[in-house]
Amino acid sequence: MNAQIHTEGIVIAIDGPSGSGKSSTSRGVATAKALRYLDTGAMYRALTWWMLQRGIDVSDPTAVAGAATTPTITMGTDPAAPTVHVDGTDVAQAIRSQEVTANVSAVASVPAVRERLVALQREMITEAREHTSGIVVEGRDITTVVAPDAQVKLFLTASQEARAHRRSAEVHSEDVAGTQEALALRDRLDSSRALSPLTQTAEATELDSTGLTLEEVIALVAGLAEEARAAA
Ligand SMILES: Nc1ncnc2c1ncn2[C@@H]1O[C@H](COP(=O)(O)OP(=O)(O)O)[C@@H](O)[C@H]1O
Ligand SMILES: Nc1ccn([C@H]2C[C@H](O)[C@@H](COP(=O)(O)OP(=O)(O)O)O2)c(=O)n1
Repeated sequence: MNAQIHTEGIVIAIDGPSGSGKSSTSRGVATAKALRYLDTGAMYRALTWWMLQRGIDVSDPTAVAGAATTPTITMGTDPAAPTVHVDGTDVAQAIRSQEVTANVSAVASVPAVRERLVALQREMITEAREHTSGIVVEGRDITTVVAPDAQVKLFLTASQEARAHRRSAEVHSEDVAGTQEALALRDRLDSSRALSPLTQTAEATELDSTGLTLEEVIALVAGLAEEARAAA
């Protein structure tokens, strides 16, 4: 009888501020290395979208906590076509609205929300570890809280100017200064909340993408993934 050889999938954790390139880098690496892809920010956005739809006052932590576990959130982890559904509704477009973007940090600061979504994220990571070649997970607390045992841990950065230019180009806005201000505000909120704030630690490798193309960043991270796989 042949003994079954089981290789555990690798986990690549990427944190960083808004517009640093987490989503595009993660998708690119996952595609290049045949890994799954999880955008945890999309999960916080999905819950925020649902609360806004329901008329829940998202500035009231008690109201947010009371509704945190109600809707079903389902994430598709194919990097070629990631999906996000709330109670069966495809919200991929809706969660990118300005209204959701402006309110997501408040929702993400509520402990009951984080407790629920972190548990869901860990379940998905375990599933990918056990049944696939691995997963790239990106967000704000992945290297520190969600998957501190990941084989590759990165803190992706870029200058405020570069991030504002990238985001403005993405949404076809000419108001780069306004975009930069909005990014800075969200970064401040995400970095100063009490629970699991965006934090750069010594355990995560810093990768400054300011002067690099997306392709260069993807190649660097794919190289780290290759090394981690070889060492596994
Ligand atoms: N190294 C890079 N150079 C230039 N543009 C980039 C780079 N990385 C990402 N981008 C672009 O910047 C925008 C924001 O990137 P995104 O991956 O959404 O960042 P984040 O997930 O960190 O908010 C996207 O339009 C993306 O294509
Ligand atoms: N792991 C995570 C991921 C996102 N969040 C919160 C904080 C972020 O401002 C929002 C939205 O995240 P998202 O990654 O979509 O943000 P950007 O792509 O940078 O605009 O969610 C979080 O608190 N923890």
